[in-house]
Amino acid sequence: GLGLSYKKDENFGEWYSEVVVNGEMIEYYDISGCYILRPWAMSIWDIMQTFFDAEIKKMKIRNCYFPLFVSPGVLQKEKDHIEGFAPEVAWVTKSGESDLEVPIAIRPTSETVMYPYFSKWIRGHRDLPLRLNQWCNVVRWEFSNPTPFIRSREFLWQEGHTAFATKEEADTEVLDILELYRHIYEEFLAVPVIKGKKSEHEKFAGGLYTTTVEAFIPNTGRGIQGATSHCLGQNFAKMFEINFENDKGEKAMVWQNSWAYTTRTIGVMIMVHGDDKGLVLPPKIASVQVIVIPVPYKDANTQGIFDACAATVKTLNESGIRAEVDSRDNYSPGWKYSHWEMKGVPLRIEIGPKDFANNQVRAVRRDNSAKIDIPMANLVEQVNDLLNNIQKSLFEVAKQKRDACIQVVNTWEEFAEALSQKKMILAPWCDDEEVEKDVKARTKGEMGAAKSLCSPFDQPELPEGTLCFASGKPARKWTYWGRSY
Ligand SMILES: O=C1CCCN[C@@H]1CCCn1cnc2ccccc2c1=O
Repeated sequence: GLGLSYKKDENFGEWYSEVVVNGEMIEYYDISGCYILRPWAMSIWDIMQTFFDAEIKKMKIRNCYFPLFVSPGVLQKEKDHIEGFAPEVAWVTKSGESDLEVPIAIRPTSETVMYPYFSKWIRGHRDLPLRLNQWCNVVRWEFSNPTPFIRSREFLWQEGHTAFATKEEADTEVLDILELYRHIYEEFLAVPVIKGKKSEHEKFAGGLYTTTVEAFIPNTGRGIQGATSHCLGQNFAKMFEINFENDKGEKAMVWQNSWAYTTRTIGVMIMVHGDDKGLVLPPKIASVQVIVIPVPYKDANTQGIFDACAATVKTLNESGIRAEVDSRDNYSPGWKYSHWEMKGVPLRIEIGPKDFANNQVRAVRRDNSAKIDIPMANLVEQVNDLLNNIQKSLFEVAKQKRDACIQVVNTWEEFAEALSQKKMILAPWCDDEEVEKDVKARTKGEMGAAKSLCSPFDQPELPEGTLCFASGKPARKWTYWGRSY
């Protein structure tokens, strides 16, 4: 029957697997680590894409599309960045019955696909900045536990790849894009994130520095990288000879960035807001924001009720609210309530004989089950207010829950205790890579080791003489630590 078999706070992993299926977002596929994205999930991706695509177009970033396939030569070109990733690269070795002369890689990311052509296209400073983006899929044949949206062998993303004449321009764009990622998480998905910089150990090895928006899943006590915006420096320019003649006539290498967010965003939203009745969708990303359900009673004015539902949907749609009516006569109102709660529709409107007689509707919020009677005359205004309130409330509740999981520590003992309590830990750190590796080694266990998540741009006061929680050396920066996905 309807309803979930697992509770979020008791069996989080099973709850999540069930809620993505019962909410009709995901269908499991017969190849491990691959999932079918059903329309209920794809519509969320579309809404985010519409926002992000419009924003990067304002920045004069152009969409393009490069091939899925990578020739082995260029992939090996960047040894130190590829070395750690090589096991994840999927290869085409045959066509039909015959073996390919040379195996061809499937893109796990597109630096090595794009940059030989960046080298060809960029000659003089007038060819800069070159700013391209592509919406595509990538394949990474991961072996750690696959999780719908969070970790899959194929996922959708956008990847931006830009080249500038100066480092200053690159540095500026890195943060402009990171702000768009914060906007996606906090304003659309109602998920609080922390903007910061990855450590030398955790950054993209092929780049100069990595900035990130870090989310946190209270139920598992794990941090999760929400999206990344890297400054690549001139590393790839050196490797792929992406030079230009600058305005002084000298030969110079370009400064590059690359940045991405992925369908992982949807999984984070589900994990943060979902409950034991199913998905809870923030209105901004809900393809159906209001579901209208007729509640006929015997033959008391059934046609009138159905007409009122149709009129309600029409009025809401005309005001830009995404509303639908569920008028199927083969399901009861009660069944429909559970069904649309499972799918996380933010607001339900019921119209029964009494509502109809009083020329009002009964609205029910998905996030807190509050019931509000709305006169038909105030419909649009009050529904808009409710949707805005639901959006804001989902963020506030999630932020309060996330903040309750943050623990500031100064000593190793406090760190270990907070880790055992599934906290996200803010600690003063000496910023020494060896110390970070040591923290990983000292926290190894079946729950996974702790790692640095980011050093927040918003640094708290670091009093003179503060010592590193792990090494006792002089602390250089406050850093978030925790177990992570
Ligand atoms: O994050 C981004 C943003 C978008 C463009 N790419 C960068 C860096 C990707 C890092 N990465 C991640 N997994 C990989 C897996 C196999 C081969 C190479 C890689 C690899 O380079």
